[in-house]
Amino acid sequence: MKLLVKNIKKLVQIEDMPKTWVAGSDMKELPSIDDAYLYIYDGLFADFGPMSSCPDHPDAEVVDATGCMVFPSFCDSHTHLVYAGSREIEYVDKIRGLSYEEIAKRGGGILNSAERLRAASEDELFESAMERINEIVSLGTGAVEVKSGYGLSTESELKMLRVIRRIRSESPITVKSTFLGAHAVPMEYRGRQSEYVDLIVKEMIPQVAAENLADYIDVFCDKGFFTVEETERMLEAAAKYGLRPKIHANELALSGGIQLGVKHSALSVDHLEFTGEEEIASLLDSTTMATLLPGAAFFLGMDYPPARKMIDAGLPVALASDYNPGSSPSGDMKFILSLACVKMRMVPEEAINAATINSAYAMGLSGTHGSISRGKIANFFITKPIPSYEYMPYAYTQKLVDRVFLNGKRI
Ligand SMILES: N=CN[C@@H](CCC(=O)O)C(=O)O
Ligand SMILES: [Zn+2]
Repeated sequence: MKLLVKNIKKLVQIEDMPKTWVAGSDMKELPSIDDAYLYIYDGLFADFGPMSSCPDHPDAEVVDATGCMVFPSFCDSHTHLVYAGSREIEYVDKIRGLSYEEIAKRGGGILNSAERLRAASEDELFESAMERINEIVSLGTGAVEVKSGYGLSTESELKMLRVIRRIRSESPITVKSTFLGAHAVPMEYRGRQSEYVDLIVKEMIPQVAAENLADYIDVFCDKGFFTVEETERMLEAAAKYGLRPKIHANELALSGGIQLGVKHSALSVDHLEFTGEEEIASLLDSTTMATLLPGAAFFLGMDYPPARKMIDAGLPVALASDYNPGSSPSGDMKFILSLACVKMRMVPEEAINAATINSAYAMGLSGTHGSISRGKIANFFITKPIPSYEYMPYAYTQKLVDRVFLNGKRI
């Protein structure tokens, strides 16, 4: 299959030399070509350059992109998009003044979703998750990480992970799977948290690994959820099966989760609303990506992570949607760009780098996704006619992602 996209107003986020990520002041650079072509062969980016040197490809299907820009697909490295039901009543409780932790304490929050998920069949979960997958694909996402974490029993966690595996095999989007049995302590283990950690260590992790159901392990390491010591136990158990951590850290407090993630070479630490100098220092010189989820801070009405401080200190940061029913019921990465710019004072180039190349790293895909680079998977989108790439975060409710391609094929 050969495809030639011609007359591209701007080809955004090109990469000639492979990069692992973009950090610090380099995040302000967004390599692009004006008036460009892009050639795709066999589902991969094969070539690109200015229209003035566009080669003849007589047997290729030609797509005209006059007035439009081409972006690599967004990489959404943190979602919980397999779930049953919705939680709009808690949303109203929050508006009335209850905090996320108060709602969790009285059995709402994650436990509310766990109750509904346990009652849903694998097929029902698959159908509703596929609707969300199709929605995010239409919004420009070409790779997504999906977590378990609403099962909270061996049976239901495995059920979620099998749904994720089915999404991976039936959808053209690239999918990474993360085991998050330690998302909350289920009702039946209330007051017996260490026994629940035992269950994860002795039963869940070995079974997840035996069925090869996850790429990564996650733990909600934060005040009111799992302690640093408990998290460490689970990460050590998972390491024996080759499961690298990607953990929820420092959303609710300076919990020590960031330092623990770095200590265990986590691929990413995510949320980071509570990040101070010590946390930033521990991330510098690490291989752990700081992943920010401004959709959650927006929806919960909480403080945003200090993105400016992190980037100015020289860190790379990634952005993800955190798509879930409780703290971020949206997988719209373009809106995440807008939140990053308006609420965290990231400039558009930084936000686009964070949602493409850096988020590809945060899900172990920097060799294949996150930029327009020869040999990478041809996941990209063509925008509607727009004046500049800055217009993407600026026009924050306009649907600007127009034509979507995954593996070089129009969706
Ligand atoms: N903070 C922990 N987990 C999710 C929220 C899950 C939920 O509320 O259902 C998050 O990343 O925001
Ligand atoms: Zn999350």
